[in-house]
Amino acid sequence: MKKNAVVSFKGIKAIDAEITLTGSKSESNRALIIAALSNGLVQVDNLSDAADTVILNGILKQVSENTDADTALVVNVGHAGTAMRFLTAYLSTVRGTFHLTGSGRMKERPIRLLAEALQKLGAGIQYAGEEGYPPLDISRDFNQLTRTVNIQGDVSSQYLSALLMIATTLPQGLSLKIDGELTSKPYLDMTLSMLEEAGIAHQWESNTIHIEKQAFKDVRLTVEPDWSASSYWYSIAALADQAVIALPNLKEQSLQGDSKIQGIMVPLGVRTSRTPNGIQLKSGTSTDIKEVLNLKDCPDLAQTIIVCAAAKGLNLSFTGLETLKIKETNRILALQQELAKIGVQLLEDNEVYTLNCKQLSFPEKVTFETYDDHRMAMAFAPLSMLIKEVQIADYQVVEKSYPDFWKDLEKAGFTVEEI
Ligand SMILES: O=C(O)C1=C[C@@H](OP(=O)(O)O)[C@@H](O)[C@H](O)C1
Ligand SMILES: C=C(OP(=O)(O)O)C(=O)O
Repeated sequence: MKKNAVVSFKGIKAIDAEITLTGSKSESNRALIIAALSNGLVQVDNLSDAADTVILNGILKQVSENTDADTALVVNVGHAGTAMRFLTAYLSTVRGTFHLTGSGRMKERPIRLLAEALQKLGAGIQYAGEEGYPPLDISRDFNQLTRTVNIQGDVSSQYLSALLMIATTLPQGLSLKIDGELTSKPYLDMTLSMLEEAGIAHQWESNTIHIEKQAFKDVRLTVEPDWSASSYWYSIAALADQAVIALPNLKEQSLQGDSKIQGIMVPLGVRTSRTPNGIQLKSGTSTDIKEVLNLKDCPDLAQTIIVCAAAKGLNLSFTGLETLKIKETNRILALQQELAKIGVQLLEDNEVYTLNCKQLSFPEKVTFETYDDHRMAMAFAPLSMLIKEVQIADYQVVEKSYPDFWKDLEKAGFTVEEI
């Protein structure tokens, strides 16, 4: 049952809190696939509590315990994009027959580029529903037909990560040629770094990444806290009159591209400093931003930054938002609809998106819809510092990446009441 929550912040807008964030879901989901491919040689510490990680972990256990290779094992990833993409590649190479499915929205999120690349390599993948989209039927025969495949780089980096993780288990290895622009590149770098930590070397020459057949190392991978989750605390600090927020264990230099939030939030008034055991955010004064912010490398920060800037009345412009339309929801449309409730427009002109905050006004009471998208809930919740009564629809959506989000808000002085 979907339930709403009323979120409010009473008293002066001063925050002094220490928040321990869960592990990165991106690092966790790579670590799980790498551990499964290594047959137990690679082990993982500090796995995320994110539902997307719990789901993937459960499916991998189910697959490893499956002894009936002829009956299709039905696996359902729900809303987890990384699980869908990584499993499409992983299940193609393991023994067994699978029906890989997901939520209603997952069936609208394209998978053709990955499925075609795997088919060219020799995987037995077929569409079980609409062409180009999940669900997929994956059969057990994988006879490698070629070592080299091309893939378009501007739709989702997850396709490339999925292929690169299985590369070393393929008899001929893999040469992955990236066509056109590459979106979300830090996620690809994260995949290659984690593979390297697990003993798998690569060569990146011009637009091609080569991985040979190699053995995994006996190693423990430690997942860092989630930088995407930290972004909501940056937004809270930016909207507070005074804030000191400690985030233990976060490293300034991270595998996660979303650590870019540190620099992006400086003009919005948030300073980051290193502490003996992590980082600390402090609110200060905002400065002018004249340049257009390109978020191609960190699409998961887009909602946080756009909503925070809108609430501060900053008419900022953004590029690199194209992939937002194929995520948990069409995030552009969702932002436009919800920002309209505070009088702000997000206008598009030739792939440049600009906030128009001329009519910004905070009503006494507003309900923000979340469209099955955890990041809509978490990006809009900080507005409860500026609006007397904020309702977040279907507030449990946060479970996808940050299940303790509401508990953590309460720790910082917010009240969260299910209605
Ligand atoms: O590889 C990953 O862990 C992710 C890559 C990004 O997706 P795209 O590559 O589709 O932009 C990001 O939005 C997603 O939340 C996680
Ligand atoms: C886009 C996201 O996740 P995924 O693509 O893995 O579903 C996200 O967490 O914002």
